[in-house]
Amino acid sequence: MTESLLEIESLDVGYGEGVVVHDLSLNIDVGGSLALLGRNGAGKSTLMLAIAGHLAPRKGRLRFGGKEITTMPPHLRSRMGVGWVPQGREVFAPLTVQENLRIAETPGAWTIDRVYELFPKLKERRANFGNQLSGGEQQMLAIGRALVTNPRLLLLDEPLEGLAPVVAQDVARCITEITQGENMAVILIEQHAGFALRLAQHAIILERGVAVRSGPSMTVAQDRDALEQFVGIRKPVRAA
Ligand SMILES: Nc1ncnc2c1ncn2[C@@H]1O[C@H](COP(=O)(O)OP(=O)(O)OP(=O)(O)O)[C@@H](O)[C@H]1O
Repeated sequence: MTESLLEIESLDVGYGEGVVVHDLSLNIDVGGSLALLGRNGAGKSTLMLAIAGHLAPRKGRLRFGGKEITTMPPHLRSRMGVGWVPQGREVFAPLTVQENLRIAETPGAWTIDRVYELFPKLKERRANFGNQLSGGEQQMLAIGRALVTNPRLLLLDEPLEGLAPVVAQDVARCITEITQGENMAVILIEQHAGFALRLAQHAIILERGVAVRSGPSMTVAQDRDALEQFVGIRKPVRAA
């Protein structure tokens, strides 16, 4: 039997007086996965910020692990198991790789050593400071830092953005590895829609903050009209 992990009900969220995401509802099961697709400015990061607790909803409710978290601050959500890898990575520049990981570490299956096994480059760079890393290494560190909190839900905001193709492939392979066989749910925002749809079981397409399509990734991947109209993809997309 599946068990709900995150339930979002009729969420409105935005900045100041402006509402960006409108009346959005979604459900993710324990260990489930969801791709958030849509053009630039569609509201994907805004939705993720609301899930992580950095934006307060104007309307609607969020529940996590059966508990109401609608007004819960980010650090408490993190403690409950919401791990967030923000767009732009935000690694701590004055700290070394090892220190970045150590301050986030909480007991669980994901340890610093396990992160080093996943990303051997990070082990090589463990004494380097955050600002002495390449874009790919920063992304690995941002993912590793979220993993060592042992989240029940991992939020990934455009993890492949700005990476050279060969590095992006490497990070994509690691993300796939992380999500397989773990009891960790994932929400992925990604411009590489093919990768997102192959990785996630379900997908939502946002257009101006409204969910215009949602369903199993296979179904969304076959909806070529919607992908062209709302995501800007003309080529066929292969899912699963
Ligand atoms: N801090 C902010 N203050 C005011 N408006 C914002 C802020 N951040 C984003 N917005 C606006 O909210 C809308 C949605 O932005 P959001 O970043 O959620 O889109 P997105 O789908 O994640 O796109 P992208 O791929 O470009 O990040 C945009 O119109 C954007 O200009």
